[in-house]
Amino acid sequence: MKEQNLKKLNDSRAIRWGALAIVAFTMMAAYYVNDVVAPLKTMLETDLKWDSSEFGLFTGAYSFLNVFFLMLIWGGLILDRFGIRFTGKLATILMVLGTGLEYYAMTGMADATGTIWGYKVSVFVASAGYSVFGVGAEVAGITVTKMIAKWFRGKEMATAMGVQVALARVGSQAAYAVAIPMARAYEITTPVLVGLICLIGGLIAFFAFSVLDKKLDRQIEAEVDNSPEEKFSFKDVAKILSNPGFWLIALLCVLFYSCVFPFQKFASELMISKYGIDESVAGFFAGLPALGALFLTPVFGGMVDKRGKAASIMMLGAAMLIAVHCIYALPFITSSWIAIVLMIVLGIAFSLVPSAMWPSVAKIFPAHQLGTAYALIFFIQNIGLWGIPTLIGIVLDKYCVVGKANGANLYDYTLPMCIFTGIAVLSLIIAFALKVADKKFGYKLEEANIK
Ligand SMILES: C[C@H](NC(=O)[C@@H](N)CCCCN)C(=O)O
Repeated sequence: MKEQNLKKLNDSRAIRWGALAIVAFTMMAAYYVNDVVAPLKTMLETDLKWDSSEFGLFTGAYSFLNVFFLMLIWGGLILDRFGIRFTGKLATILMVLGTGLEYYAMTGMADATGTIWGYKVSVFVASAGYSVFGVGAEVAGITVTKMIAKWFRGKEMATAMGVQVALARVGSQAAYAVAIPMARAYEITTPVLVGLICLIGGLIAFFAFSVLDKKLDRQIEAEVDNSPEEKFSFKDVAKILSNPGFWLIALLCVLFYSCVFPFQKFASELMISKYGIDESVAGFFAGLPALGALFLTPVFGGMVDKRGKAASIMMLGAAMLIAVHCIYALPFITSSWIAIVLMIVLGIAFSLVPSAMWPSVAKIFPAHQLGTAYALIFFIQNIGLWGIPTLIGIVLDKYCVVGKANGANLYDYTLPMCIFTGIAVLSLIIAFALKVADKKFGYKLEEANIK
């Protein structure tokens, strides 16, 4: 009784938002490292002799361990068993080690001649490092969601989640904007080294947050992580998997994000080769969706809160995605202005769908199944984040080489863009099915959150 009357750390607005700022910095560094190699695709081909299939292998490696070794599922279990502080530190250490290995492979092994399972040593080891980083980044993502639930419960929880994702997008946009100019000015691997330094800063930040979190735990005495509400349990897994809403959201998530994140990884090269955009700003334009999402996700989130229509908004976002990828696929449209406008439209779609999708998960599942549901959805999403870049890399090498310039292949992106268009069409069909299911099963996705 007396404990509940005491003011806790998270009762102070400044302290809880300060705690969020600390972990948001770690996630910003994670999103930077996640995206920073992508704009360097053409330079990797000329300087390190990585072909498109190897670039696809590296890009997909982010999700390899998460998908084939079920790392997100184990991460969810560790999070529930050992709590936010342990899991967050472990995840951040994995990110640092993985990025360190990636950096070492791209610098120290760049000239190695051998192969491992048919891949250049440098590609294989860099991919292994990126895969370890991917485990850390995804587990850190679910850990931070749980951190927000703990620190902001009964307070500005949805806003805090939106702000954290928005700040993470700053990391992505920075990566796309600085990678090529920095690599040109220094070394091709300098942008990765900067990411490694930021991640070490993120690790220190997470240790600092842990001090606050421990203090909060002492104040609330009962360890929040032990509350049944947030537990990852196999019984819940069965219940979640038997809910049609889960499959529709998970499918929409994997299809939609497969058309955005993997597309962005190849977008810098598309901007340069098809639309003649200058190399120094191509990355900036490829990162525009992240920049747009930074501002628009909280705006659309507010709209969904006040007016509802989440299922319709997801359909709209998927339809916009079809238009964008379809126009990118048209070989006769080569205007740089159209390419940039399409990136802006993609940014709007990239803000619409997540701001409607993630709160919808909270409507479909009761609070005690939410952590499990998010981990499972991230797991299924990672299948796309692994498979699509791998596929696009192989397709580029096999079917799309149209010439050579300055030691790098020139690619015709028509076929890859048709593949992205096809996936976007599937995402619209699933979004429509979700709207039908919403009516049938009464998920209330079209209703406002704030009445
Ligand atoms: C919140 C959501 N995060 C994810 O979907 C992560 N599983 C993957 C992040 C990959 C970042 N390039 C998001 O960022 O919208």
